[in-house]
Amino acid sequence: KRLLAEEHDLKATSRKCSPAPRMAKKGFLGFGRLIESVKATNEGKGPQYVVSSINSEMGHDVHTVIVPIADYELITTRDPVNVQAMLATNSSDWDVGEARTASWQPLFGDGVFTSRGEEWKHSRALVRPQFTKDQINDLDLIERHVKPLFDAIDRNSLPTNEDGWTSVVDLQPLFYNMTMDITTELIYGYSVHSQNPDSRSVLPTLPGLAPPDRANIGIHMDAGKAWIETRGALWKYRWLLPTKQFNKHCAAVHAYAEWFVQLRLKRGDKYLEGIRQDTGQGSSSRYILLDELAKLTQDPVELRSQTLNILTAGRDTTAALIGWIFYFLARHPRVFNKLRDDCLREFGESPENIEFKSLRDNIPYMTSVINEALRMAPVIPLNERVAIRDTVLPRGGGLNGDEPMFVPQGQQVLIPTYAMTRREDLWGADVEEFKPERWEEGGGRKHGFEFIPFGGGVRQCLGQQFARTKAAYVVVRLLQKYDRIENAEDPADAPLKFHHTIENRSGSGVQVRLHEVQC
Ligand code: HEM
Repeated sequence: KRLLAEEHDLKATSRKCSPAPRMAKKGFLGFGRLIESVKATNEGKGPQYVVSSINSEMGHDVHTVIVPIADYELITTRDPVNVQAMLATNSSDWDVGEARTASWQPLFGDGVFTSRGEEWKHSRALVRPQFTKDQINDLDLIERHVKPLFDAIDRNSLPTNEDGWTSVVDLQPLFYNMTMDITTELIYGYSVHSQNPDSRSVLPTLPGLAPPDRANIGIHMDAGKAWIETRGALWKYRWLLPTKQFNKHCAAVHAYAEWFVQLRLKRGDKYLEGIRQDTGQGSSSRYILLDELAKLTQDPVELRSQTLNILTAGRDTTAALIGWIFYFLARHPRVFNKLRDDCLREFGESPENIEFKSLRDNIPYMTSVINEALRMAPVIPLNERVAIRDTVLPRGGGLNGDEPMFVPQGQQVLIPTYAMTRREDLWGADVEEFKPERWEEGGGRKHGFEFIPFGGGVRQCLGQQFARTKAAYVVVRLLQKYDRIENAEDPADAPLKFHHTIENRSGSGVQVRLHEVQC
């Protein structure tokens, strides 16, 4: 160990690098920080823990630190210059870590989200063209699942009072069901209809394959993801976790996707026509991701893995985002009213006038609200990279943290995106306030690597536009139906709580009362 440290010192000196500040080791055998961080995550304060521990132990001006844990070290950086180097300008020296890919692969297979190196390049090249097609932003598809959302709100709250108010309803699980329904339809052509199981169409039989378990796929995905999260956090000590239950969830998730893949391979170019006949929905020219990918590869394992990768990347992230938007709107009636006025001015009161282009371009305040929700509560609050060869980060070394620092091959670097969006020196004294106006011209908005809710550089999110369109569409539709919203969390001023299983949703749900427009 000492010889290795000396070798690194020599390499650092030859590259004119200085060491970054090192945090103190904590607790029994150095496990203190791991335990503190798991505890903070369980209490809904995981992202805040990173900020408070760096600020209190190292100072507000220190943005890159070495964190010793037991017998290994992590680097954590909330410096956008370093983040840009890892994700974009020097990305060839970096890749996602094996901890991430190996944790995810048993559940979702090798796909664009879970692979590294050449395998990732292959996946990205396969999947990327799909996201440049306009048809992916299919508003009719979203609308089909917004109507059951309205029904679910009615079902989950007591009947609307005479004065037009619903009783308290938690919108968050309803958004998760809706995005599950949208995403499974977009990817496979058949929605799981978790919001309205009675609408499930009868599926054809496939010899030797049990029908897909539409009722439980969400449960298996959630349970598998929770396990992955723990496994990733424990990485070096992952063998401590039992695997029996996890294997069961993996098998169920695979079986679900496998069924549709086999159906597509059997039906060939008649797949879309088959969906139309089975469900009475869509046309033989609509966009279904599995169908498009099957034109490029017929490998069933690849089709299963790539579609599952998109399902996990797309479903929960977007639900969490829509949840956060309503979480903040419920606490900021002024923002709610302004946004509602803008939406009604552009689209009136029915879905007919909503078009993709106007949704994207004509309501700048919607973009500001979405950005501000993502700043206050990044859906992916923590990212990471590993150095695949000896390399240098442009900043973090020296007394002021403005000198380059040496990073040896194999070193993992954490990128706490939440911590970057909470830097007062970058965002101003009102950094803790939800203030969409900061995204307007002259409002101090940021477009650099200090705000990367969808990642940045070579592995930037492929579904960003789809997620923004879906979120904006659902917001418009809810604002058309409801003209007031009230925060119903008890106590009303409870601090932000984050529930983190890969994506970050509100730990206290989105408890609101809604007031329906009275005719
Ligand atoms: C609010 C919603 C979303 C957020 C916040 C989000 C965030 C992210 C982030 C941070 C990354 C980069 C990960 C990294 O750097 O390692 C990413 C990658 C990715 N996202 Fe999203 N995402 C969202 C929605 C979606 C949707 C709807 C889809 C697809 C339907 C999608 C597909 C992908 C894919 C395929 C990648 C992997 C890109 C690669 O590794 O090459 N995302 N997303």
